[in-house]
Amino acid sequence: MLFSVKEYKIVVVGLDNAGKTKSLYKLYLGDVITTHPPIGSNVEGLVYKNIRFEFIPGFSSVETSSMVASTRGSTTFVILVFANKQDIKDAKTLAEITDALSLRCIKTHDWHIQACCALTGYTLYYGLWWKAQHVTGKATS
Ligand SMILES: Nc1nc2c(ncn2[C@@H]2O[C@H](COP(=O)(O)OP(=O)(O)OP(=O)(O)O)[C@@H](O)[C@H]2O)c(=O)[nH]1
Ligand SMILES: [Mg+2]
Repeated sequence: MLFSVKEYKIVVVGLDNAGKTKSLYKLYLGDVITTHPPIGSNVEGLVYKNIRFEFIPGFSSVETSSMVASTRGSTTFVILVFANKQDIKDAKTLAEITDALSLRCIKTHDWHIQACCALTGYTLYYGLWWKAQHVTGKATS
């Protein structure tokens, strides 16, 4: 039986050393691998809950700006914040990061903040689950 697969782009932005590459490889390959040098266009995407996510790493402000610009024609745009490295003592809490990014001020787009640890990985999928629900606008179970 064939299922139609919807496609969405994800622009990945984050501070240096935040764990962007580790997270993407973990999601893409399902396992932790060495992360240097940074990944590029070789990561094509993954299918999760019948939705294909195409990852667009945004490793510099210039690249990120152009990539964000390329998503502006999209009909759906949601914001998912991964609060990574929660395994580390003294990592900023969800509340602290929510405040620091002024997430509660975002009224125009759905947003979600997900605590995660890219080394173990499974919490990354909670974030994707949220994204899958919100880009399709309905529960995907
Ligand atoms: N303890 C811990 N370490 C992590 C976690 N995620 C990533 N790291 C480590 O943090 C370091 C940076 O991870 P990267 O994935 O390379 O970070 P990045 O955001 O891609 O970094 P740049 O590409 O240099 O901006 C690596 O040594 C990872 O192993 C995490 O959840 N917990
Ligand atoms: Mg990287």
